[in-house]
Amino acid sequence: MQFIIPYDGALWPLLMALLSIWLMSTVVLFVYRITFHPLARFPGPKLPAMSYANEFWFDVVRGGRYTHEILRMHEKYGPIVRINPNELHCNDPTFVDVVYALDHDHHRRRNAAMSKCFSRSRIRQIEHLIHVNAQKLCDKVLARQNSAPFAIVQAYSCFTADIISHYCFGDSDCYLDQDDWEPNFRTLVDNFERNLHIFRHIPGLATLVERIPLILTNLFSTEMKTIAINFKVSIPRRVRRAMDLSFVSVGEVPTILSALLSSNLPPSEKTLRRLTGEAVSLMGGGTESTSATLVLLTFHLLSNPNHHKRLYDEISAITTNPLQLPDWKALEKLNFFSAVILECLRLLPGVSGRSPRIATHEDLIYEGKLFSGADSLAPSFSYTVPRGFPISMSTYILHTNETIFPNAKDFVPDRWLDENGNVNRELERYLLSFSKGSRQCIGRHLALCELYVCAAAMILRVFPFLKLYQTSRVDVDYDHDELIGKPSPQSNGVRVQVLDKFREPDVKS
Ligand code: HEM
Repeated sequence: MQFIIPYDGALWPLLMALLSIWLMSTVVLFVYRITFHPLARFPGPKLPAMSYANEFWFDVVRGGRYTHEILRMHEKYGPIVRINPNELHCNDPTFVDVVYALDHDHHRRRNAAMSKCFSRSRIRQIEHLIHVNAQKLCDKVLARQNSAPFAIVQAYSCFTADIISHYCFGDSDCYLDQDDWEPNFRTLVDNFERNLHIFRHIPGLATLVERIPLILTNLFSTEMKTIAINFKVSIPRRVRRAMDLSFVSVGEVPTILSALLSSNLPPSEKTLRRLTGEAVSLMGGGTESTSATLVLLTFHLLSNPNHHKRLYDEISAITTNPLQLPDWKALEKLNFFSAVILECLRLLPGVSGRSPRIATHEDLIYEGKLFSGADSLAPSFSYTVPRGFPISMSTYILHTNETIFPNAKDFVPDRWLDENGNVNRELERYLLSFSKGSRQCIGRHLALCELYVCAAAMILRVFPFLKLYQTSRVDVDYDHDELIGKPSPQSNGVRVQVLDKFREPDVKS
């Protein structure tokens, strides 16, 4: 069959014609987006309203910096702005509950089987796993007395990876049992996070990396290759083993994969591919955010002897033997301890970028003041957010709102305590670390249990031997988004040195 193109054989005119058509349609699309598009009347600069180029520039080229740009848009245009052709962003804390009450039926159904594995009571049943690993972590850090300084994130991510791998597959990665901190799952997560914005802006890329034969991954960067090898070989191999075994448990509790395989999920949700996807997101979600929160806690306690002393005394008061800590339930009753954990969760935006939600069945009415804050005379206005369009809020922006959290960039655990010294639960409404609603973090209870138990063990057993090494605020302060909020790319992380002498935490004036 002959395919006939009506042109005289010269390639240039054809290319020019195609280019003109593409240019014209792009111009028409841009004009539509700022005139008749359902979001056209929302405030915001014209460039992001017309195309995704702005977001691409700040996130992909400048490395996860669109959140800063969104904050600038809010300062200029008010509490609700259009940040790309199809998405709105809100910077009004009073709207949190409305946005995150939006439900996602599909997500809820998919998560039902999984959320059983992460209920508070299930986590209490596997709590011994967390205690054992916390003590192992302390032993391993203490064994490095007078050795070279190291980045403490390595230690914490071995701890979190060992727990989630054990609970997921039934056999731990055993990173805490090896001589050094590397290799560990963090290297993979780090690679993935650094490339996250590219994956988000080029949606087919993730599928391509997943589908392409392993041999061809040599064409990609080493980072992409590591990701591909893990997603295509290592994790599927462990999932297949779990599928071959009939039942694996941690004590009395089934592992996550055993629980999913024996649940009433349809067979389409139990394929090797689906379960590998779940395992990847559990390993990723279960490793990085919790260890980063522990790093932040380590930095702030080692650089604030007053806080360290207060916490040391509070935990010691309910502990007879630091090698056998009180359980999570008892630890979370400690008010100052809880305040420190909440303050760390506030300052380290778990998923720092925006978490969009879509109202599928109803329009949302937003009523706000033109300028946020206490100015009751500021002009008020109302917007109808049309159904079907994402509206998002960003953890970092909300958590640094000066009206809710005065001196927001500072580490002030006492802000979480009321005048009686009890935790102010009302303020927790504005904590978006685990997100909210049907898409909130599934591992929330596991994360909290790990934070309390590991921090208690480190505070009593290890921090009195630890000293920060060439570390300052730059190494912890939020700079840009990867998946979690990250400090400046120039940072070497929070590094510590283990001394050979136990120093009782002391109050410095
Ligand atoms: C301090 C620790 C943690 C923080 C701050 C955190 C925060 C978050 C946030 C904000 C989300 C996104 C929700 C959204 O889509 O809007 C998320 C999702 C998720 N998290 Fe966590 N997380 C933490 C620890 C954990 C742990 C220990 C696990 C253990 C398995 C975990 C597993 C997951 C998974 C699987 C998802 C994806 C849920 C889904 O959309 O299917 N996270 N997390």
